[in-house]
Amino acid sequence: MPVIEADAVYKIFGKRPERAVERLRAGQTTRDELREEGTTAAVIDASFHVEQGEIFVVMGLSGSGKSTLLRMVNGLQPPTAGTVRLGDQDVSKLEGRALRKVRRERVSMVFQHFALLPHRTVGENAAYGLKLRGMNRSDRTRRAEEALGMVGLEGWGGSMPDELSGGMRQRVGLARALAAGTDIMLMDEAFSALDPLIRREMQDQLVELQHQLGKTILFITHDLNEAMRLGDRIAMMRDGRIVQTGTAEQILTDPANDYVAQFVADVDRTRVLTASSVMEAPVAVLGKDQGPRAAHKLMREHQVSALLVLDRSRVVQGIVVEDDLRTAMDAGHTDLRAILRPAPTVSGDIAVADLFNASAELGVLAVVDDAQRLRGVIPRVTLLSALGAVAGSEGEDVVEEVGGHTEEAVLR
Ligand SMILES: Nc1ncnc2c1ncn2[C@@H]1O[C@H](COP(=O)(O)OP(=O)(O)OP(=O)(O)O)[C@@H](O)[C@H]1O
Repeated sequence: MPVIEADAVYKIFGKRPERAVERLRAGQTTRDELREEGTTAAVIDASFHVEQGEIFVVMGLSGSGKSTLLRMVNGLQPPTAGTVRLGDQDVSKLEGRALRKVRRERVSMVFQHFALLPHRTVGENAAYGLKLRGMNRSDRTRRAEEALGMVGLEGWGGSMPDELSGGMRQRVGLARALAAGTDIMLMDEAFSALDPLIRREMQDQLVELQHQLGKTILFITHDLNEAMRLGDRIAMMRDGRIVQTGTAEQILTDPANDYVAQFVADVDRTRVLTASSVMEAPVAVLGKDQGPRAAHKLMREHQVSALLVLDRSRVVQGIVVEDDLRTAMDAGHTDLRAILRPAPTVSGDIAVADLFNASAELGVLAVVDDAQRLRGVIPRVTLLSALGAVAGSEGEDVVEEVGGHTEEAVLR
């Protein structure tokens, strides 16, 4: 069951909101037309779900409806139509005490402006939510200290907020949310007020904390790079509607419409695309009993200068390069064992930008799983074009892949 689920949610501000929903559903009016009538359709027909342990980013320009969507998730505003669930609880139907209980116990918020109490210590600020819940002083102090430790503020509990830098204050906000111990964290432009370097640091830290603690995070931002860096999945909003939901890679490689395509045009793809997304399938196989001569023939046929060698389970054993093959043939070797070199292998989730050095001069990268089994290959020319360094492959020394001496050899 999703931890957060919004189903066909609408939020209309202004005159006759229910009627506006009906008209929007029937296609009888548009957001712009409603605005002329003095009615704001802040969120229109939005559906999404967030799974346990996921960072789900809602991304859109100012006014696209992100904050309104978030306020419906934490029950601050009821939807005009549609439902919002936290687990098995329909937040859109909760009121009063029941709603406050859900908000206190299941959801914590981190805002852009740190919302720290200036006359309370850092520790008291981090423990604030727990105090409201009636936890005794020693328990909440311990929980707050633990949370401060998690965000790198060990030992700062006795300081006052104004002794801290902006980045540190935002960490206190994060610690407060962590101390609350809720499984859901809602973060509204939480890092937008920070300097770029500190912002980046906080993003990295959030991802790491999320891996450690498995929180479910709904993160709102208008910054596409932030969305791409943080989001396991991203919902792109425009004019109140979610126009696309997907991973950063899906959004980059398969934008749902021109708006999204334009939006992502300037993104540094090499930071978002991973080895998995640019790898290719091997194209040829060398029989397991065949030796250097057959391998050489295969290389010439496919105009490549190296072959990967695999064992029976497709575990990469090494790489064979053309020059070594000649030597092996001259020496009368009958298999590839003697001339095997260590193969450059990478895992599929590495960003393309970080692959350049890994490819070295052997010309092909083997993309492998945790057990070093081959998943695909990235010829150097493919890598270069993914990095935007070359337009085509002509004249490139493309090195391909062969499996080898124990089982079979494979060419891309
Ligand atoms: N309480 C309200 N009453 C009337 N209109 C509202 C209210 N809250 C939001 N709106 C309008 O709803 C639309 C969406 O606003 P929302 O704040 O959700 O967008 P946003 O994407 O979060 O933008 P920003 O990043 O600027 O906060 C805007 O046109 C806004 O003016």
